[in-house]
Amino acid sequence: MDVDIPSSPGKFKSEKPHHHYLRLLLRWHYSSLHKFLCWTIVAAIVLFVLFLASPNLSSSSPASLHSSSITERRSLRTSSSSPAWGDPAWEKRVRDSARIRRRPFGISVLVTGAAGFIGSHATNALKRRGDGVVGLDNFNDYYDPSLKRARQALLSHSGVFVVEGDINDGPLLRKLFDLVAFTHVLHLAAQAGVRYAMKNPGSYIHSNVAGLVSVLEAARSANPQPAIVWASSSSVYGLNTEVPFSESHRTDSPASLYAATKKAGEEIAHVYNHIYGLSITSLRFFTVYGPWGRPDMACFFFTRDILAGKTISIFQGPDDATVARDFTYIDDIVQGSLASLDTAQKSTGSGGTKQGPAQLRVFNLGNTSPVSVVELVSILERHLKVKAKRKFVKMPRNGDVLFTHANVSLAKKELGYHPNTNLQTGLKRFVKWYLEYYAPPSGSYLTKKGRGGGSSSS
Ligand SMILES: O=C(O)[C@H]1O[C@H](OP(=O)(O)OP(=O)(O)OC[C@H]2O[C@@H](n3ccc(=O)[nH]c3=O)[C@H](O)[C@@H]2O)[C@H](O)[C@@H](O)[C@@H]1O
Repeated sequence: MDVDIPSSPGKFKSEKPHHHYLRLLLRWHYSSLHKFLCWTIVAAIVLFVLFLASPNLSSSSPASLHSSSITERRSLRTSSSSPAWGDPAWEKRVRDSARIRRRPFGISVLVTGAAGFIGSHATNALKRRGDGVVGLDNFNDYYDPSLKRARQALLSHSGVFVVEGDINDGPLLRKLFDLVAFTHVLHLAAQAGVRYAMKNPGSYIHSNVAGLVSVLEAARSANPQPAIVWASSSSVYGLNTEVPFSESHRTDSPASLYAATKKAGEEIAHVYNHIYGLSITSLRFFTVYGPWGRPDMACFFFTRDILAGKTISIFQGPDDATVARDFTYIDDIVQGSLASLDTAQKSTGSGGTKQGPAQLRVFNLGNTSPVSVVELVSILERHLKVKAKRKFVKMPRNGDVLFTHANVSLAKKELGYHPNTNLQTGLKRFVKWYLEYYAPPSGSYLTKKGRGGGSSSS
């Protein structure tokens, strides 16, 4: 319709009645157009404000687009109960968790693998003595993740935030170091287990080699650089026959890929200490057991299978030789790990450049009294009050070694490390936890009680 828009409404007053409908039409048309324009402007302003407020869209540089897509991916992976990383609420939780309450000597620690067995105990101990502590864990399904979630729930109850993320995620690590000037990193995240390396070799390279490098890269670039304490393993002694194993013994004949990746880790630690001045302590843990232990370890699955009436396989060496381990109780390991943090000197690097020589240490953390697997089973039988169905089998060629035995005199001298829990006592506590956590609803111990069941002994 071709209609002139009046210059003023008064022009229509003198017009004839048959033009009435035309006037109404024009008036309606005029007011709708006006409303339409107003709403368009309002909508445009709202969209513009939302655009400016969005952190991921505020810049169109490739870097910001990259971080935007990483944030989106992280949001998808993060459980709905915790905010996505990068959110102000997430940042606040990280800062709150890192707050030191023990002045003036408190430290602030990033614990990787915090929802793991050793990680959860160490994290809890740090928090309880007033240190700042932030956890990091990817909650993978190497073993039942609900056990990791239960440990996380306990830590959360004590005020520790466990960030859900991977040690190979460089931007996430940088973000954590941007938010908190961590004085220490307790790096316990790893692909554990000796025998599983034959099934999934790639996961050992991913976590124990690439993951370690990722953590060390973030640490050397951080300002200030933290001191690093990390989990190596007794398995680095491999086919060594000198006993007890001492830090000065050769470790160049590993028997499993797991051991080889831990040995590689110790060499990588040397490089980062040498080039960047990172203070690094490698702890060789000896078959750690206790409450909240790992389901892939003998003490755990022997207990489960004995209760279920299943036959357990006890490995034997050539000529029926006894297989033995220097089983070490979790509380002793936690004491040694915290003493390592407390005695670690500062890194000397700054902005990624070494300023002087830095501390580099290796310690055995064991129990110093090996016990045969046969005896382990006998102790479990006594605590469980159930007779095990045993089967002796020739040790498969799976990466296991015949025995381990720690000499801990160096850790005693430098860390004041004193393991004081024997296997009898330690297994009693483990069994108590196991029975509380895995309640027997109808005679079976195989049904889990639920998240957060049981209690931590650390
Ligand atoms: O000290 C270490 O460095 C290592 O200790 C444990 O490895 P492992 O000593 O093999 O511990 P368990 O899986 O608990 O095995 C304990 C003993 O039981 C034996 N075993 C295991 C399984 C089985 O079916 N039968 C059996 O007799 C093993 O040969 C071993 O002597 C951990 O799983 C590793 O992650 C850790 O690094």
